[in-house]
Amino acid sequence: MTDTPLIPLVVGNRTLTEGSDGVGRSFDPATGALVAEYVRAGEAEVNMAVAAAREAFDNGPWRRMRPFERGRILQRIGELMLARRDEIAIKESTDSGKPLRDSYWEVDCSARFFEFYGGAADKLHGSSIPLGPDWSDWTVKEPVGVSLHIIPWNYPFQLIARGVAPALAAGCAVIIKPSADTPVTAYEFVKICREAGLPEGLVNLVNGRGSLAGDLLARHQGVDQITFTGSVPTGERVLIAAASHAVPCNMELGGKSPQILFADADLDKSLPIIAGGFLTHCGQVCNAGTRLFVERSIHDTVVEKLHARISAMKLGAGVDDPDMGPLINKGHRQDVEAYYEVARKDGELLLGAELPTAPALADGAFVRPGLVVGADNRTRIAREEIFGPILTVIPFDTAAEAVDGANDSPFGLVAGIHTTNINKALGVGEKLRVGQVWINSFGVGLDVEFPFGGYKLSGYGREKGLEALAAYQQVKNIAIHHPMP
Ligand SMILES: NC(=O)c1ccc[n+]([C@@H]2O[C@H](COP(=O)([O-])OP(=O)(O)OC[C@H]3O[C@@H](n4cnc5c(N)ncnc54)[C@H](O)[C@@H]3O)[C@@H](O)[C@H]2O)c1
Repeated sequence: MTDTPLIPLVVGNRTLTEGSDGVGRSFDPATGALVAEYVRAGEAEVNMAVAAAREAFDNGPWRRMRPFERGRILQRIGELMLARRDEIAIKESTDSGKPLRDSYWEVDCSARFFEFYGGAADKLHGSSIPLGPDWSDWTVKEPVGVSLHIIPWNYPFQLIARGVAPALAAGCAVIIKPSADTPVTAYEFVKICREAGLPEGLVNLVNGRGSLAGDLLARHQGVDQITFTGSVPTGERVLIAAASHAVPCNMELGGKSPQILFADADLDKSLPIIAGGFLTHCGQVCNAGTRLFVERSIHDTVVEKLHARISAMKLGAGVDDPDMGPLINKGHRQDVEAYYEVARKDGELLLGAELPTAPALADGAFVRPGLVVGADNRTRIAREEIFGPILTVIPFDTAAEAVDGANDSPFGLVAGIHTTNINKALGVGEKLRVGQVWINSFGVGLDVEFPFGGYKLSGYGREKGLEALAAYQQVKNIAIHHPMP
């Protein structure tokens, strides 16, 4: 007998405790302790999940319900999330390693997605188009069909909600493929959907290996649309799979986001924002602000202040709500450690050289935050997505130089600008090739209303806000010729 929970697959109204690719294991990144086992889907279960989603979409009650009734069920999902926020947050911190306050944010933000898109479900209007005498013409927004959501490990609960809420609001059925590193809270998500009264088959859960279950799903002829959130190399594989049956994709990929700090900024306000921008969830955030462009006159002061702030940070297990938790696993820690070597070659590594030695941290995937100076924006440390807590500080003399440096990147997800001069802020913001510009701020609270997504290698399509609904809708035009008899 074991007390380790087993995360099943959920296909239609069935909960499968066995799959044709065996069982996977998920561990607490802070201690290495086993958190859960999960059933891994193979081809048979992938086919079952797609068939269940197809049946729910093609013949189920969801599309026949009035939109406001669908909206009420979605809002009920949000309410149930809030009612269970303690339980979900603790599970999320144990499975992903993130500090408890960030897991609470995940749950609260997920509930906001369901409130927001629940409210939008009955407002998905088409338009009427003037063709001239004897014609009537209008558009209707129809759901795209079966929508596949491939999820990374950094925000396992919130990133499901971010894509699934608008997909359901638009009338789609969904299949969720969580990361093999963080399968736990996806099951809580599906249980809440069932409890809220979502018709069976609309939300299906397929855990498994990316290279097997993920690939089979992305290639499946029964899938009509894919929302992928993850790394660029995997995203490229998913795009090739999607091309094999010509389905549209929303791609939310990586980043190397710039923060631009001018000498006139209020440092007491800006520096905590800048530090949080690259340290949140141990730097494992797609929009982490890992390149700091600093006006040269304040470079040394800023480095000194950041050094003091970062050195004082307390590391610990996610459930203890430390300043910073661990990386996702020791394999990823090796990758991040390799970047500390890269930092030494490309510039000067002021902080982060040694792994933490405290006995309480010995079994976890902990690293210290890294601070790099003297590296050019063209070096690897300033160019590659590390997905760890390393900040590269680069001085500039003019606003034009800061803009050029910020834009000189393969990525274009978000950017931060810190200044008390609004003309400078808006002028610089206009020139940045990114999907979102933060001025005297960086990152989100519970703001789900605005669009989010990347330029360049950071992807395409938009999540959040009303813009996200477009990915889950098709536009049908109806034209009637009605000449007077
Ligand atoms: N832009 C955003 O909104 C956003 C948000 C969070 C994370 N990210 C990015 O995610 C990355 C980190 O997450 P990760 O390491 O889990 O990413 P990853 O690319 O390794 O995996 C993402 C998902 O793809 C699946 N997968 C792997 N191979 C597959 C295949 N061949 N076919 C289909 N699916 C496959 C994985 O199992 C996982 O569920 C970073 O690059 C980060 O920037 C982006």
